[in-house]
Amino acid sequence: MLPIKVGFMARAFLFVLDSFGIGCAPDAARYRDEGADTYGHIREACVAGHGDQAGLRNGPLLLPNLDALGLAHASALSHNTPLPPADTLGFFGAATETSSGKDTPSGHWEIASFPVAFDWGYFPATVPSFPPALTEAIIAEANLPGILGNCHADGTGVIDRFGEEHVRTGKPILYTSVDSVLQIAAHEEHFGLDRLYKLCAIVRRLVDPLNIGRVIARPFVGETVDTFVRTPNRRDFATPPPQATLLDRLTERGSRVIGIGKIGDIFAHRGVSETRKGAGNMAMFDKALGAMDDAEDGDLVFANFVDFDTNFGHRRDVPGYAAALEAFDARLPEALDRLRPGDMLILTADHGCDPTYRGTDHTRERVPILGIGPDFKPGSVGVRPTYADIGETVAEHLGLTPGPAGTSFLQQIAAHA
Ligand SMILES: O=P(O)(O)O[C@H]1O[C@H](CO)[C@@H](O)[C@H]1O
Ligand SMILES: [Mn+2]
Ligand SMILES: [Mn+2]
Repeated sequence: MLPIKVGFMARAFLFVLDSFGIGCAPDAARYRDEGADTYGHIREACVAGHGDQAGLRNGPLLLPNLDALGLAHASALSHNTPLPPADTLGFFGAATETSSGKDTPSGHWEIASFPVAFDWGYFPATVPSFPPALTEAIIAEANLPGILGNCHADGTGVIDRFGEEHVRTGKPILYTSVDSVLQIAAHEEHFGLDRLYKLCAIVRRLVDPLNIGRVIARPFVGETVDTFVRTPNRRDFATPPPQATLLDRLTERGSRVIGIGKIGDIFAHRGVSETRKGAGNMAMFDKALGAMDDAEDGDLVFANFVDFDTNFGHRRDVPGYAAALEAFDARLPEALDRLRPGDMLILTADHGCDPTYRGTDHTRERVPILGIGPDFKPGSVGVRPTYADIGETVAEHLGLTPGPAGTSFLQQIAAHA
């Protein structure tokens, strides 16, 4: 469709700090995540000295720019404790997830105004985890000598365990988690990256009837258990959202949605006009800044910063998570400097992954809403009952009519109100 000229001056920038929850999901117990609080526990751990790591960082968590926007305020809202006395530069809130599932697609789709009401398919924590008919179909259709893993696992541990056997036998490593995922680890050179992507596409089709959210390619390199390391060539093969999201609504009217990092993958490339990727949060930040420069009236830049989750949350690495937050915080002024009249920047998250919590899985949590723009006034937008309120606020700001889920808080932050 040809771009149409929209009759207003507005742009929106949505940055998702993947897994940066702020605790207190009212349904945390249903997910066996009582007490999980990614931000709160990292902050406490750093005060207690557990965030220290030689050569990386030391001392209390220092996030001056996120705090100026209202991070500590958002956390207090989530916990229903008194707000810090300092004024904030931005508008802030805490959003509650209503979707079924605490995985990345559920969180992002809900942010984009489509909460997931159906139940995803999951694989049981048994060995084997995958139904034999599925395993047999994968082996036959992809012409494999067999598979390794076939269990719940954490992604680096499973490569340590099966990586050498994989290289020796050519059998890919298939594993899952509490999320609706089937992940495939394979060596980029010995197995081949393209071959891994093709295998994932076959498996994607085979797990569609089981309602599995994502098949994820997890390529790695290295020759021995001591040197195996995953590469940035991860690729997610998601099922498409069954209904229109904010992204579809924008692209259908001719606006551009620029997806940074894995946003395109998460929405099965629907409603995403263009994808820009970088290896790691900082490279992704550069891409997000470039997209802010390129965006025009009516456009959305939707960025995902995955390192928080993949490299630190799942790895239960407090110093690493804290250092990644501090590095992100240090770059925020570059994004703030780019804001022009008519712009809205919102930072949020898609779920928690508390690095102090048991296990290695995501944690059900509320997420922060931290927003700013020259036309918006600072202050609380409260505890929101669904992440979809974020998408609907962006929708109203960009001139769309309301969608079926979520309530815009635009009038609460409009400077003239
Ligand atoms: O342990 P790794 O491979 O990072 O896997 C994690 O990544 C998946 C997608 O976020 C989650 O479901 C979890 O299993
Ligand atoms: Mn995520
Ligand atoms: Mn994850």
